[in-house]
Amino acid sequence: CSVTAGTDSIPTTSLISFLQSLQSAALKTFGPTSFDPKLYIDLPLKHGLAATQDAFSNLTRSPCDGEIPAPDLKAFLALYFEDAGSDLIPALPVDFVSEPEGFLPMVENPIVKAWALDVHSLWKNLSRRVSDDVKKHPEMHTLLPLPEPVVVPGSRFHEVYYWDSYWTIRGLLASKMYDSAKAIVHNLISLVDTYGHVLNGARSYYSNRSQPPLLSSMVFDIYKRTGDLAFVKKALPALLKEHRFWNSGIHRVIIRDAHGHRHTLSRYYAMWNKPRPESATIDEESASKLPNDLEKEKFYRELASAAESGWDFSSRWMSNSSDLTTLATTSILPVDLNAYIFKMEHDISFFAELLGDGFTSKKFMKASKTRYAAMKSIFWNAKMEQWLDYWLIDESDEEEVHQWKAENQNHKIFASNFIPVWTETCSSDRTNVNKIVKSLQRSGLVHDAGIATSLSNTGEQWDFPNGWAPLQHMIVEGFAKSGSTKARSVAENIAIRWIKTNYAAYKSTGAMHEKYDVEACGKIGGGGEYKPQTGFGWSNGVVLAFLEEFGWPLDRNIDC
Ligand SMILES: OC[C@H]1O[C@H](O[C@H]2O[C@H](CO)[C@@H](O)[C@H](O)[C@H]2O)[C@H](O)[C@@H](O)[C@@H]1O
Repeated sequence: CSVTAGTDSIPTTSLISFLQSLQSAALKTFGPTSFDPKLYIDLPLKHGLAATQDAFSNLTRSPCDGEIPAPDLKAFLALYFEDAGSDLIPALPVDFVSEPEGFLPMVENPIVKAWALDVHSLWKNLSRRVSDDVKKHPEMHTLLPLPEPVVVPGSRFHEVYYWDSYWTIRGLLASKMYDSAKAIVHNLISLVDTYGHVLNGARSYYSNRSQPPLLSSMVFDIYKRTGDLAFVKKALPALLKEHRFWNSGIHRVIIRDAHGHRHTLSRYYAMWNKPRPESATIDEESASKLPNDLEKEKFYRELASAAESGWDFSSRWMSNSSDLTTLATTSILPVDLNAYIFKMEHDISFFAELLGDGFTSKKFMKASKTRYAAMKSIFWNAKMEQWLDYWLIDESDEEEVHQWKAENQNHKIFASNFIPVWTETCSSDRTNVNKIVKSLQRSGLVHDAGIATSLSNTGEQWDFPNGWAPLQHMIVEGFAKSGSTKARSVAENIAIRWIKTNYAAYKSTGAMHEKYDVEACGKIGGGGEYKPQTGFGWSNGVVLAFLEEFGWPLDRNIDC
């Protein structure tokens, strides 16, 4: 299915619809214990769809509730499907060497160096290429054909993800794997060429939404290391297209501030009002208490939009933090999204200047300054010294312009309230970083093993007590690069705690984890709709990036 930026809904392919019915049949047969709905939507077909559907409809079913006996369903699965994830073939990255020259020169401690090399070697486990069959028979796969080798997050996430790729790239750069890093960007550019935006992940069922837009940051960091201008030239048209996606149609919101000035900002808004195919059985169950189809459709859109934010799920998007059906993602102007777009605008201006396009460079510098001012006006809270999400709960006027009101800023504390410290390093008009450092320190977010996602323990994975690698990285890097000695020392302290918790968990479990529990060193995270995963692309990337930035002295103990 092809997509135009701004369209309100994306048609479902017949393969996705069929795999979704298989998913609900499997839930009925195998029961909810250890059931992962994503497994079914990722199954590659062995035979054509029509033959598979025929065989499925001919399976014996219980006359009372339609349940398929487990042995019959197992036999059908074995006969008609390849394993989930088998359409990505393990592939050794071309630029992998077991100890790269100049690897983490500031890490003096041999125990830490040995572990960092273990983490570096995980790139081999996470590298794949798309099988030829996906290119020959795309109609038999929900996996999308990508032109170059890929690096996946790990475990159930056996396909490329958008924002994860930024921290994978940061790790690859520390590992001196520049070709692998560029290949990731080329793949994401190919998605923009086809769909007009970078998809949440490289699966057809992810085409209805994007994820936090960090493509320009990927290009920027790779350019800074390699000086490859041809690479920047290839990326720029895709970045311009992506900028349009986030600044038009349903993603664009106009709001008038307290002084009557109009500002344009962006929000998350998925082009989808059905259950997410990868979690359809869960979404249907969550929606079952809603009274009618209209409410269900609205709820499904809010779920998919929360997935677009990368924070799926979190009390950040809920009006009642104990009730998922109160998700209102599309009614929120998010601080972090606008910080990423501010950086995108700044990066585009920089790239255009490099390429000798002064007109585009000036235009985007102006756009970034305008957004910076909008963020200050709408999100900045001088009393709390943080940027706060803004809830669009009041009706807009006839021109669809919202009116800012102080009480509509969300005063709850989330790690996202500090993400602009990462993008502020681009601005000439910086907020006083030392005040923000103090604000973080008194926020209640900083714990023994890192920065918590929020202060509410809701059981959702993007809430307390989970800490996520990308959030640690952006806040730490923002402080470290701010120019303030105080901010850098706080940043290093948080990085040390994070490195230690990753190390302790690695030693006790033999794996790197998707998320950690920040309450205690070495504790892994939990909650949410799927089992905690290992691998793990962004955690590996952040550990390597932190060790590159801060090093590790000989006499500092790595143990908790
Ligand atoms: O299957 C449920 C959801 O899983 C993904 O979200 C989580 O994993 C991603 C990969 O590491 C990560 O980018 C995201 O921030 C996590 O919350 C997926 O992105 C969702 O769309 C999907 O519904």
